[in-house]
Amino acid sequence: MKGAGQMQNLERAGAGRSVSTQTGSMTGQIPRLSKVNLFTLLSLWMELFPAVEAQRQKSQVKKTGLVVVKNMKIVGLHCSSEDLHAGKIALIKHGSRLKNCDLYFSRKPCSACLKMIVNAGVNRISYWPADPEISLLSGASSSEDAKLDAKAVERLKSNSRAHVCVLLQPLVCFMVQFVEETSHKCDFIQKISKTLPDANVDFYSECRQERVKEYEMLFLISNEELHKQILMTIGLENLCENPYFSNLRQNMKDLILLLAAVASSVPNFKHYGFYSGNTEQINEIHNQSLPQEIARHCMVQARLLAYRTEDHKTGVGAVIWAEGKSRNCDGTGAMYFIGCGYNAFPAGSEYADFPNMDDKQKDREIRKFRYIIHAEQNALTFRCQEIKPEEKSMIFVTKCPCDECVPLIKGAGIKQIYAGDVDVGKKKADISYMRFGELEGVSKFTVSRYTLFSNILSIMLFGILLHSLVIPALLKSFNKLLSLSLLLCASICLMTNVVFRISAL
Ligand SMILES: Nc1ccn([C@H]2C[C@H](O)[C@@H](COP(=O)(O)OP(=O)(O)OP(=O)(O)O)O2)c(=O)n1
Repeated sequence: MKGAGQMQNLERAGAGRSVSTQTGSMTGQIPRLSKVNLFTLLSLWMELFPAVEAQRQKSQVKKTGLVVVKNMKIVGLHCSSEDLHAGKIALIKHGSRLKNCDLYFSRKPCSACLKMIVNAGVNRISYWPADPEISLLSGASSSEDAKLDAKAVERLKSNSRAHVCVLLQPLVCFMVQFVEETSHKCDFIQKISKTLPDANVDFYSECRQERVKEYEMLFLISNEELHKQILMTIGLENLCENPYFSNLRQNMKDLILLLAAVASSVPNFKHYGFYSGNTEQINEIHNQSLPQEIARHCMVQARLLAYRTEDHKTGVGAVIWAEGKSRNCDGTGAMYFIGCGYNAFPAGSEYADFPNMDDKQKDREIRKFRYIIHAEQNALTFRCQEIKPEEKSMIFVTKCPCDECVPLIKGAGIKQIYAGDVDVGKKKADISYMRFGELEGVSKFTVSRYTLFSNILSIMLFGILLHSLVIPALLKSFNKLLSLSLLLCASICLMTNVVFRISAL
């Protein structure tokens, strides 16, 4: 996430309103995402966690994302499963540790979940003000139940200590433009654009447009009257009058635009994905690497976190997940959240405690590099779970891990790194990225093109060779039955390999 180009635009557009340009090398403050909006966006994004189980028939219960926050730090990222709502999962996973936590839901939770989380002593429950978990938009026969549930939720809300509310905040000036511009320029898009033969193809903008449509359908009720009716039913009549109603919809639309921009910066584009560059390891790692959709999902979480950076120029986000030995109750399957962070000055420091200058500043003493805690360092420091050596743990970082962080990641026992690699091998004045390339014992996955066709071609050539040379020879020397069974085995192996490689995409 680079701010320089964007800052020029901001200054042009906003006549330097929120921008201070103190020196030639410091481009000024970049717009920052509030914590509340970050948690809200992550809850929406968790609703979109790739399905790990077959979806049953269309249900009245909508999939819901949830972010659990303790002392303003994320301690859980969840989404509902086929059997359990998000609130119930929070209860199973956190139990009495939910006391004094803030919970951010992508839909207003149902009464069954609310009564339990209120009982656990949570501090605040924030939800996205659209269709609730028990959908009010589905068929007439079930809508009576949904309305009854909404009433029960209101009764629980008015009699509980926890504050059940909508915590959306308007984005700061130029935040959406900033996110769009920096997403367009981010490592992953740059990497793909460089390898495309047609430099004019703006696949990022096309992808963003599609995502905007998709997310508006999911998270916004297009018919304003219907939206008002739902707000009335879920106890938000205060938001139904203008200008509050139009402001609310504008805030919701802005957050959806932001989410679409960030999601498109880690695109599902043709044969590109997170692959290991080491060809010798491909087969071994292939079995262990995450499905592409899940890897992309976690990287988008890291990209969202990067917009909380305190670095005036470069935002970096990191998130650590692990894969348990067996599936758990979460909609995330065997995956569970360990920790997350972004680059910032030491916790508790005040504005202007530390320098913000980069390596273009001649005086080395007043540069930022000795003071900033890197995204990976914050994710490791404030993790809420231990990293178990027997489990597969993985870190997703929006930028290449620097030489300071590579040994930390390895030492912490993290098994896989998914990262941007635009800076690999670079040695800058105060920070260098030399060790990532040489790192051994940790699998590295960066965006590259999957060469499916050459792989299939080589398997086919092998198959043809087997059929034309080996099998006739065998036919001569052994009995026919044995040869035919060998032929069958070879064909099955060939087919399985092809199917496996296609499904890995
Ligand atoms: N894996 C990484 C890599 C970097 N950072 C942080 C530390 C610094 O806050 C910032 C440094 O980024 P750059 O190396 O891009 O340096 P500059 O910000 O000076 O940018 P430039 O590339 O123009 O030199 O990013 C991080 O948190 N995690």
